[in-house]
Amino acid sequence: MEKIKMTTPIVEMDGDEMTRILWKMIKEHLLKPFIELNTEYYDLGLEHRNETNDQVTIDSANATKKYKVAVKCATITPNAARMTEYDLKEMWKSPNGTIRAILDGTVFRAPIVVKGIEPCVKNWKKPITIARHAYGDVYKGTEMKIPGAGKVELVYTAEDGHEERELVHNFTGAGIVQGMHNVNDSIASFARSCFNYALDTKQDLWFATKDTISKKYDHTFKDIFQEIYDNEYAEKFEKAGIVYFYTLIDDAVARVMKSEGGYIWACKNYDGDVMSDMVSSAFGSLAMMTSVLVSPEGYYEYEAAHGTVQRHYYKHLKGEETSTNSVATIFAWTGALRKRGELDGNQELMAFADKLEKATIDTIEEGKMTKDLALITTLENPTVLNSEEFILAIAEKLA
Ligand SMILES: NC(=O)C1=CN([C@@H]2O[C@H](COP(=O)(O)OP(=O)(O)OC[C@H]3O[C@@H](n4cnc5c(N)ncnc54)[C@H](OP(=O)(O)O)[C@@H]3O)[C@@H](O)[C@H]2O)C=CC1
Ligand SMILES: O=C(O)CCC(=O)C(=O)O
Ligand SMILES: [Mn+2]
Repeated sequence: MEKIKMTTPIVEMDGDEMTRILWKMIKEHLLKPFIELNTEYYDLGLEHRNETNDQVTIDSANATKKYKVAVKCATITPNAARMTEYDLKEMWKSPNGTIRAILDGTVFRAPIVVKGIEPCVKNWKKPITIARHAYGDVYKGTEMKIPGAGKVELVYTAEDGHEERELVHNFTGAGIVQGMHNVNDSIASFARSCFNYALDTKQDLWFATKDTISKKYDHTFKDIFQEIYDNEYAEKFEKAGIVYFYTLIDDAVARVMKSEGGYIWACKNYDGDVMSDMVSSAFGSLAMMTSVLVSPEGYYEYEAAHGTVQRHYYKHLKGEETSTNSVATIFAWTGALRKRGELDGNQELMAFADKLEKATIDTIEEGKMTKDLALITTLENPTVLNSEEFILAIAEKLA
């Protein structure tokens, strides 16, 4: 069989721990036998980030601007424990935060639905897509530990030197403080990508913040969404028979649990981070969710929504067998290959992406799956496969 050729590279961002192991297996068994894989490789593994003073992360994001399509493996965001574990020069920032800040845009996360894996929220009949703002807030925050009594203020210095001040807190003892920001242009592009995605997929759009408490910060999100909706989308939504609906975040959470799904839930950055894990695990597993960053300039970065599965990796290091689910990482590759095919007019590559997704879903629906799914499947007598066996079972269907 002749291998599929690629004219333009995909930016390949390798990562850490168990997902790095899966990454290699996916390339070896599911991609390279069928495609002359053309990637520009960036090693975002923590050791290499440390060696390059994190320059490799910035380089990979800039390469995504050049080639437009990237696929990213999950990466460790270091905390104090990782500083010792990896003997790091610095507690490097989240690569995701860095890349998303450079590319801007919205992260769309949707559950991968298969027969035999039912949502544990019994009224959820259709997928819920999370649209997560990818820029700013706590992910681009500045923090301080306040050692003792003193005053903390927010100071804005305009270009003409004029100053505005707001008291944050008069500390009487030690404490903590955080400053975060967003920019209207990014919020507006977040809003437009959500409205466009709702029209493309003919689904209602929900958006929620805490504007009653955060009267300037969150209220600005609400106002920008509303203004853009009224001026640019209201008529189109009416014609398409879909609805834009704003409510408070706590009300949204309650309604989501009672809903039957089938809509897009636009979330601020942090809400989207945590709610996408809730939605994916309630639909079956953290590893059954796709994730793509879509930037206003037309850059696409595909990834899994979950992390590096550290616990499984430590077992793997001890020589124990793991049963780590590679579906989201496989779908990150298929998403990137399909988009590459679409941009390059490469039908074969697009068809391969479809075929690999189908092979993955068929494998599970035939009862062959990793442990996370086997524990919850409604299929009788599932075969529990280890990390590699599952990938090999998919490969058999591609041959
Ligand atoms: N996009 C990214 O790059 C992200 C990176 N991270 C990083 O990942 C590291 C680990 O984070 P952690 O909080 O453990 O989150 P993970 O998402 O990596 O894992 C949490 C738990 O979820 C289950 N799980 C997740 N993915 C899978 C899978 N593919 N197959 C089977 N089970 C799965 C496992 O449960 P069980 O152990 O019960 O089997 C696992 O222990 C951290 O260093 C963090 O910084 C975190 C989130 C996103
Ligand atoms: O970058 C990180 O540390 C976390 C990212 C994350 O949790 C996510 O993308 O959902
Ligand atoms: Mn997350």
